[in-house]
Formats: sequence, C-alpha cells, structure tokens
Amino acid sequence: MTATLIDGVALSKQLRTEVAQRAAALAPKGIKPGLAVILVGDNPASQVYVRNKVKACEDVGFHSVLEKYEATMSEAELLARVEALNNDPSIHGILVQLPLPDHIDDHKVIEAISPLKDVDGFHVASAGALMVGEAGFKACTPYGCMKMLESIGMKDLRGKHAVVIGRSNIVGKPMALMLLQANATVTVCHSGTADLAAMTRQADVVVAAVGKRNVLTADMVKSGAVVIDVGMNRNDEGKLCGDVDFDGVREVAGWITPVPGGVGPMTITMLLVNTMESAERVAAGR
Ligand SMILES: Nc1nc(=O)c2c([nH]1)NC[C@@H]1CN(c3ccc(C(=O)N[C@@H](CCC(=O)O)C(=O)O)cc3)C=[N+]21
Ligand SMILES: [Mg+2]
Repeated sequence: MTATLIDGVALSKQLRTEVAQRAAALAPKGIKPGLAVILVGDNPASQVYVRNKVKACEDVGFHSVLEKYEATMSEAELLARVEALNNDPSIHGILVQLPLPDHIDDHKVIEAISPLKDVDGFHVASAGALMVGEAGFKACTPYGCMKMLESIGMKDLRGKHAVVIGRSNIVGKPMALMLLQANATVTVCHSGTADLAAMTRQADVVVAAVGKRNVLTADMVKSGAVVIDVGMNRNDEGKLCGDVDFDGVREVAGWITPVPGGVGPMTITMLLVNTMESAERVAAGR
C-alpha cells in the first residue's frame, strides 16, 4: 500500500479562504481581526516562522503587528508590552514567539497574556478549558492535526486507537485531550515508554511529536494507519524533515502528512482561525 498524502497546504488554503470571508463579514462593523506577534532576539528559524505568520495575516485581510526586540530586552519590559497589547482594542490575538531568551521566564510571560487573546492556546486557562471541555483557545498545532483528521472523514474517532508520541505542553498533551474529546481511545508514549513499537503497531492513528528524526519507522506502523508528523527537524543535508521515516512509512500507512507542507502550514492556519474567533467574540459583544 502507498499512503495518500494529507496536504496541509491545500487544506490550509481552503480554511484560510473561509477565514478571509469571515474577516470580510466583520468589516461593516468596523472590526478588522488583529494579531500581534512579539519576537525577542534573532533566532533565524524564528524570524522565518514569524514572517510567515505576518504574511498569512495579510493574505486573509487581518491587521498584524510585528514587534521585534533585542535579545537583551528585560522581562519587565516584555511584560509591559504584553499588558499594553492586552489593552489594545485593535488586537484580538497575541503571540509571543517561543523560545524566549534564558533570562526571561516563558511561563510568566505566557500567563501575562489575557486568556481572551491567547490565540496560541498556551495559557493555563486555555489548557484548563481544553481539559474540562469548556470554550477556550485550542493550541494551534494539535488543533490543526484534528482538522487534518476531519478532512479525511475522521472527525469522530469512536472505536479508534490513537497513539501520541510525545508529552509536551504545546503538542503532546493537548493532542491527547483533543483526540479523547473526539472519542478515540488514547495512548500517550514518551521517553519512559518501555516498548514504543508495541504501542504504535496497535494504532489506527499515530501522531509523532518528539522533535527527533526517524522516531517512527515502517515496522512500527499498522497497515492502513493514519500517520501525522508534527516533527520539524533538519536532516544531514540541512533539509527540513519530520519525526517519521516518510519514505518507509508511506509504504505501510493509509494516510500520511508530509514535512514540509503538512502540520506546519496548518499550525499557522489555526492561529488565524483562533484570531478570527477572538475578533468575532468582540464583534458580538460577548
Ligand atoms: N508562541 C509560539 N507559537 C508557535 O506556534 C510557535 C512558536 N511560538 N515557536 C516556534 C514554533 C514553530 N512553529 C511553526 C509554525 C509553522 C511552520 C511552518 O509553516 N512550516 C512549513 C515550512 C517552513 C520552512 O520551510 O522552514 C512547513 O512545515 O511546511 C513551522 C514552525 C510555530 N511555533
Ligand atoms: Mg526562558
């Protein structure tokens, strides 16, 4: 079997068109969705991601603000900027690009963002809302993975076994909760798992979110399974690659997401969706 690709670029295009229409619908009310992105320091990878996010905003008719600061910026200065954006009515979403320099406490900065503008879904209030099934912003990467599953007719995962590899606060844990919410039976594997392959071989859906190449190889995948690759790594030639041995796994899986062109673009798309929802909430006076 050769797996069918789940094309994150094509799906993003479709979803972003819907977002652009929703943004246009708010224009008569004098509301333009606004996203503020804060970048501290000059990590070259971060520069690229941040530029992509700003470009994506322009494409759907959002207002966007990119604030760039020196790596020497103090934590107090950054907290003051977050507070100013919390109080800025033209801004509906705030994203502080991670990682932050070592002298700044990431957690403290994330918690300073108003949960009403936490379009990354990283605030404890957002994470807690997901935990108990209440309204709140969903973390963009796992949310994008759920949309990819939905796009292949797997919105309801009743009777399916989903295996998540990785337990980070920004991907693995929220991913597991979203899969659970969709009625999957969920297993979360991590560095302390005794026999990873024994787990993944049972999976109808595997989500690889470790940040290491070749975490998932063909021998670990059940025939016809859906494989979602959240990894963003560089191979020996410096090319972007995921956590999955793509060439091997695609011969076994039923569906697979590519890297690049899979989860990455979907992450940005869900950031736009969250910002759109935030602006709609304001427009509705909620
Ligand atoms: N507060 C915060 N929120 C984030 O969402 C966040 C962050 N910090 N820090 C860094 C990571 C990384 N991230 C990516 C998003 C999209 C692509 C993406 O679109 N990737 C393209 C390719 C990009 C390329 O060619 O390098 C793709 O996979 O096709 C990549 C990486 C969001 N992050
Ligand atoms: Mg830090």
